[in-house]
Amino acid sequence: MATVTMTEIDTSSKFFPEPFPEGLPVIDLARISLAKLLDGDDKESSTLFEVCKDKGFCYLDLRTHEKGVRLTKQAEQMHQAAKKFFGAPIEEKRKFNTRPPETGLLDRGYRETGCDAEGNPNKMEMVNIAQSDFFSGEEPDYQLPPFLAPYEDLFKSIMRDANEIHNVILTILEKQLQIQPGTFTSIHKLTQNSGDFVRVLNYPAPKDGIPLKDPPTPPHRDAVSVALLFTWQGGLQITNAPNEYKRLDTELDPEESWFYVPPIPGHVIMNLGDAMHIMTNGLLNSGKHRVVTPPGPQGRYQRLSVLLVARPWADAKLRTVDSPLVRPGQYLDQDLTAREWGREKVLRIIGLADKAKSGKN
Ligand SMILES: O=C(O)CCC(=O)C(=O)O
Ligand SMILES: [Fe+2]
Repeated sequence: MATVTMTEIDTSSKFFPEPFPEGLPVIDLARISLAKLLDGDDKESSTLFEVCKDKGFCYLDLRTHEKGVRLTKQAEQMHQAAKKFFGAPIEEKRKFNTRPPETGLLDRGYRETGCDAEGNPNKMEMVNIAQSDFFSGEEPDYQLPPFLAPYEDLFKSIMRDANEIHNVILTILEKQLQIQPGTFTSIHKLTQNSGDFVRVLNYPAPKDGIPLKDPPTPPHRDAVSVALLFTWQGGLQITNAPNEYKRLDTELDPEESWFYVPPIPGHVIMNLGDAMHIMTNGLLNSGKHRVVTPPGPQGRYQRLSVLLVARPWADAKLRTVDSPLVRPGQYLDQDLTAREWGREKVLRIIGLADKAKSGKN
């Protein structure tokens, strides 16, 4: 295995404009080595399992394996690309439509969550590139809109490489849970229609320099199996408030229960999502998180992040796995496929559920 040095990871101000300020509440998350996981290191694998049962969040150290460094370099390229493509005129960005939640689960299209008086996004905007547009064979003629088309090869290669790492994690979770090999990996293939995506998020720096009162990404849990998050600015927070999944995601946790997860160069932030929580009947944790304006001087700069997620194949039933460590019983009241469950969750998140019920959708 080639030894990789830190010099290959760009720690310059191009990516990290200001250091993370001292003295803020920071969570001490485990740092797990991708190289060791790929080497089959038992201790590292069981630490990963512990983390997944506890906070559902950790750092994955990508520096010492070529697959990790390659993913980091691609994330850096995405960051640079994002600086350009978010600069496209708002009308052009808005033409990149999201899919109806029945099919898309926020895996494709542009969304913004707030604009200033001139109509420019001032809270958060995101671009979602759907994996199924390129790998599932379902939409062979699909074309990205002009402001994104130049980056198609990058989108495809980062999704391909991320899927490999998602499956490294899923394979370890299968072993740790003592379940049939393939239980998870057979429903997380690159070529399956699953709603996987790469999401690029842009949080413009507040013009008046004052941090936003409401978190630009409100508290939520991800409707995914595994998420990998690259970010170069602080702002992501997780809560240590009781993390009982069946409470509404949006239920308010006290301010003092939120802790920053600062970016660490050469590391990606890994978290599990709801699908893993459901399939293990609550054993694995889907960590609740939110994003606030980057703290201190970091808040003067636009914050970008690159999120790479794996979701179960849309037709897979979200049933409890047959593990000696998992209590029997079904988590969901109904026997839902990943598509049906995801649709319900997305409708709830974007607040359309009531409108849909009254026929106004
Ligand atoms: O922007 C970030 O750092 C996190 C975004 C996030 O949590 C999400 O899109 O689910
Ligand atoms: Fe999230």
